[in-house]
Amino acid sequence: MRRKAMRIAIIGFGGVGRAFLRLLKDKKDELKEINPQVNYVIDYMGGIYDPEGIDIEKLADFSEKNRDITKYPIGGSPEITFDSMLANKDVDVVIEMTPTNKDTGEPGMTHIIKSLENGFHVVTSNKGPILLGYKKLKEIARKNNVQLGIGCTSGGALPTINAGIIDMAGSNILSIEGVLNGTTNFILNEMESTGVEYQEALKKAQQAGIAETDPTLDVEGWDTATKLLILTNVLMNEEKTLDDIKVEGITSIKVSDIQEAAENGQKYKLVGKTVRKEDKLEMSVRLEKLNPDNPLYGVDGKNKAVRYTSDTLGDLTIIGGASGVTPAAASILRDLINIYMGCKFV
Ligand SMILES: NC(=O)C1=CN([C@@H]2O[C@H](COP(=O)(O)OP(=O)(O)OC[C@H]3O[C@@H](n4cnc5c(N)ncnc54)[C@H](OP(=O)(O)O)[C@@H]3O)[C@@H](O)[C@H]2O)C=CC1
Ligand SMILES: N[C@@H](CC=O)C(=O)O
Repeated sequence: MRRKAMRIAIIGFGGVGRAFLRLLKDKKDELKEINPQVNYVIDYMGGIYDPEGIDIEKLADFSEKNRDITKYPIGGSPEITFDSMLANKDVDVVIEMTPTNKDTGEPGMTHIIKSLENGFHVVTSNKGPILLGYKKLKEIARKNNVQLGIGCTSGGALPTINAGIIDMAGSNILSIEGVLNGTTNFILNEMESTGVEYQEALKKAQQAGIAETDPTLDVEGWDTATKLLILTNVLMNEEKTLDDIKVEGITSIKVSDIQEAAENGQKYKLVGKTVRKEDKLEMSVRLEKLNPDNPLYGVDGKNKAVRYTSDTLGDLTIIGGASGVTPAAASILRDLINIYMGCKFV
C-alpha cells in the first residue's frame, strides 16, 4: 500500500531550492517511504501549483533552461504566491529558502511565522529569521505542535546545530569556536594555493554558488557572525544580537600576508568564537593565524568546522560539510527526513 504523501511547498527557488528539487529527483527511490510530493514551488515572481504533486523530473528539466518558473506549462502562474498556498492549506511542510536578510529577516520571517501558525512544519536555510527570532519561532512551533528544522542555517551540511541540540543534550556548552563560512575559507585557500588576489578568488566562490546573494555578508564576516549567533543563542540559551559581536572580515588581506604566514607554517582562518570570561560572554569574528596544532588549521577549501567545549561531554570538533548548493540542499533533506521520523527539534 502506498503511504500518504508528505506534501511540500518550496519557497525560494534559487541555487539551494533548485538543488533541493534535483535531490528529490535523484533520490526518488530512496525516499519512497517518505513519499515527498511537491505541491508548490514559489519564487519572487510567482510559482507553480499542482494539488496532485508537481512532476519533479519535468520541472527539473524545465528549470535548467528557464529562470522564470511562472512560464512552466503545467500550473505555472504569477498568481501562485505564498498567500495562495496559505489559503489552500494543502501542504504538510514548508521549505523556506529565500535570501538571508540579517536586519529584518524578511521575507523569510513572515513566511515561517505564518507557516507555523497554520500548522505546517518548516525547514529553512534562511538565517535571517533564526538569527532575529529563534525563541519566538520555537514557541510558535511548539504551540502549533509542529517542528522547525534549522540545520542548514548554521553550516549547511556541517552538523552544528542539530549535533548541539540532539547529540549534546544534557550537557552545557561552555564555548563555541568555528570556521563557519565556506566562501571565505575557500578564498583564503585559493589565495594561498594559486596566488590570486582576493577579488578573483571571490568570483570563483560566487561561480560555485556558495557565496550569499549579497557576498559582502561572507567577506565582511557577517555570515560567520550570523551562524555563531544562531549557535550561541540556540545552544547556550542566550539572547544576544549581532551588536554583541566584534566582527572583522577578510577584505583587507593580501596574498603576501598569506604567503608570509605559510612560510612560518601558519594558516589564516576566519574564526568565530563565543567564550565565557568571568561570567561575561565574549563573541568575536576575526582573522586568526593558526598553528598546525590547532584543530581548525586543517579545514580546507569550502569545508568548515565547529568546536564545542562542554561540561560533561568533553571537547568535540566536527570538520567537513563543505559549502555548496547541493550539500546545503542535502541538509534540508536531512531535517525533512528527521521530522518524518518523529525527531523533535523544538
Ligand atoms: N548557497 C548556499 O550554499 C547556502 C545558502 N543558504 C541560505 O539559503 C537561502 C537561499 O540561498 P540561495 O539559494 O543560494 O540564494 P539565491 O539568491 O540563489 O535564491 C533565493 C531565491 O529566493 C527567491 N526569492 C526572493 N524573494 C522571495 C519572495 N519574497 N518569495 C519567494 N521567493 C523569493 C529569489 O527569487 P529571485 O531570484 O527572483 O529574486 C531566489 O530564487 C539564503 O537564505 C542563504 O543564506 C544556507 C546555506 C548554504
Ligand atoms: N555563504 C555561505 C553558504 C552557507 O551558509 C558559506 O560560504 O558558507
